Amino acid sequence: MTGYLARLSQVSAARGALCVGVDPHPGLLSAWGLESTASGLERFSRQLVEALGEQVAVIKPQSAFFESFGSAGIAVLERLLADIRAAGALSILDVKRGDIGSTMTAYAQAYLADGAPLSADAITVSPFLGFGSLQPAFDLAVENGRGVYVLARTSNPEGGQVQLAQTEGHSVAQEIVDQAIAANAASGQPAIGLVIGATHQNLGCDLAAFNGSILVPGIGAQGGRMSDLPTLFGPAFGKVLPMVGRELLGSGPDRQSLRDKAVQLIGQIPDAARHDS
Ligand SMILES: O=C(O)c1cc(=O)[nH]c(=O)n1[C@@H]1O[C@H](COP(=O)(O)O)[C@@H](O)[C@H]1O
Repeated sequence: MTGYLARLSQVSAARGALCVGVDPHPGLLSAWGLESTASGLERFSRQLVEALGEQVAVIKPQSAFFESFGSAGIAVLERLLADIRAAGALSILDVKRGDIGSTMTAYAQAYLADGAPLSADAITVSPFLGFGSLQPAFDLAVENGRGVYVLARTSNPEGGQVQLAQTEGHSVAQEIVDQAIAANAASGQPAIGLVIGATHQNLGCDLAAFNGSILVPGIGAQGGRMSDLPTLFGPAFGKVLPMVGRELLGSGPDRQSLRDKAVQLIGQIPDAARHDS
């Protein structure tokens, strides 16, 4: 079984380490000339994969924008995840789940089990019910060669209220980083990644010893810049997977414009060819 980080490194080496964030809100659908309906969402998803599925390494659909259309929207999301896989890209399903016990196990089964309708290569999870409560997702991810990205230092300004709070002499964000390091060491497979925003002057946590993937939102529309990533992440820069949503999808729906923008963004990643594993 090839682990998530190895799969990510392989596709990133071939295509560039860029994750495309897919948040099809009504304004974006309208800008693409589509109705804010499940069939508009379906056409959007198809056009997106046709334009970028074989070009970029990772695509991250945000579940809420599909859930808003109920079962019809979930069906579109299922097809989108399958289409991303067929195009050779990896999917990160952005669900930011976090629960306890058998409920967390059920979430893990829903998104990380082989053959589940909504299974993705990786998901986002929230550790604020306690890092250990996420263990069922970590276990299933390791078992199935998938990944789990834990929110640690998010890009939004409100995040610091919790994530920079001090506990036993260090930040909550640092506590999450340290627990992720320990959990990856315990499983022997770096299936656990972290979400760390690019919008900060300094991160408030030390990532030097972290060996998983670091998903980095906040670039473009939220003010973060590709050129700042090496300084911001220091020795952990090689683990960074930059994520761009609005800044890229705003170039649609024209297929060539989307592809050109993706090439431009990949070119902006400092030393774009690299991606450690
Ligand atoms: O988990 C995420 O993807 C995420 C974490 C975070 O700290 N900040 C953040 O903006 N995101 C997501 O990134 C997407 C927005 O990306 P942009 O359109 O590039 O700003 C949304 O789906 C957010 O939920």
